[in-house]
Amino acid sequence: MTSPTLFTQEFWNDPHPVYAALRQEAPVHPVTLPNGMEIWLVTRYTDCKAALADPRLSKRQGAGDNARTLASPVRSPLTHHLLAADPPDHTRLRKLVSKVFTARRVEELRPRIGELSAALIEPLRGKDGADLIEEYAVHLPIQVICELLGVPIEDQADFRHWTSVMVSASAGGPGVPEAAAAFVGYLLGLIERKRATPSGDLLSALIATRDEGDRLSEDELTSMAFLLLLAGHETTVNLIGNGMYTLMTLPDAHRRLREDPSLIPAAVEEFLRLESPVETATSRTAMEPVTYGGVTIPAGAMVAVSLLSADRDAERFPSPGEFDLNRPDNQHLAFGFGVHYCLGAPLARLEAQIAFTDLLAAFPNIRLAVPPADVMWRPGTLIRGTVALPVLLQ
Ligand code: HEM
Repeated sequence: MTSPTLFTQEFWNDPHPVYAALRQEAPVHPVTLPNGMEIWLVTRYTDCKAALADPRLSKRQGAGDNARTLASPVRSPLTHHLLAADPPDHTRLRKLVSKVFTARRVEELRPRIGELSAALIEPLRGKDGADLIEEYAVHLPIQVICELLGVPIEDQADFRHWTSVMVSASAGGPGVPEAAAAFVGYLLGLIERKRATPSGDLLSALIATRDEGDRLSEDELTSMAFLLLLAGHETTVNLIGNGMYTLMTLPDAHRRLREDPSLIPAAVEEFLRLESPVETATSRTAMEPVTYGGVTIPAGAMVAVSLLSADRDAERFPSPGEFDLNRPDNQHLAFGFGVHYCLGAPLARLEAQIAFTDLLAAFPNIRLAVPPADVMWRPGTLIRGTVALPVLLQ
């Protein structure tokens, strides 16, 4: 490990100074993750962008960061997805779902997302305080992705538990094989039920694609459902949470957005850049030696790209720690880059824009109920988000 300050609770609470030191020290660092995995961490914007688009870095071998801990009956149905595939398999899989997530198709969901957001805000109106994560931010993305996929919302307690165990695996958390096995059993049951009674949702459409030809295998079907359900809700919750946290520490920006909601889309891009909900992109494997910034990563090594670090690189973003609504050319890497660029980016942006608009309109005085430094952040290298976000609403 390069620095003793990595991967402690202090680091999770404020990783930015550590990343700044790492960027300064060297472009790439070999580190040991809390789960024991050895990985080369890329920290500077230019190198991160190059690595994300580098065809010499394969996704196939990594097959998801949890894969190595799973037995094969569980591994196979969870790891044949977009983030564990290289072209041409990746291209084929992505084509099957890309139409549903275009900006135009997603825009059609605006009224429904607005209804869901309004229904979540209603019970908060009379309250003095709330945990914004548990009482709002978690629910909007989860309800949207459940409706899109055709997953019963009543089952959310189960799959939220399984996914949260699985995404905190990088912090060395326990229970991954059990959670993965339960998730696979759930998905197989759901697919069986939908096969018997299809409806107009995405999962039914994917099942039909699977059954009509050879464009999708059974493992690819369950893996796709798994990835969409996981990526659809573990990320956007933290864009809403991290964004509200940032805003509540910046009274001037808070006021400007309240007075002029047309600034919200630009604010969402700054929230994405400043506190990227995906801290580190999913791991890749070097298929041959690769050199970034003069440092050579050997063939066979695992590579992690720190999106959070890249987006605070002063070489790319002047005054990188500052929230700037007029930042020109805000090409942050929060949604990744290259062929694996986030499929759900238009949906995440729309959900976040609706969430910030509605929350600021309903609660103009919303503020943190604790000092900012007392807010605890989740451990783990994949997801950056607060454990809870206690706020005063009135
Ligand atoms: C603020 C919210 C979100 C953020 C920050 C985010 C971030 C990312 C990032 C960084 C990647 C690339 C990972 C890599 O290259 O290793 C990615 C890929 C992906 N995201 Fe998102 N995501 C968000 C929301 C969503 C939503 C709502 C969906 C739901 C449909 C989604 C579905 C996906 C999928 C399927 C991929 C894999 C794409 C591929 O490999 O071709 N994401 N996301």
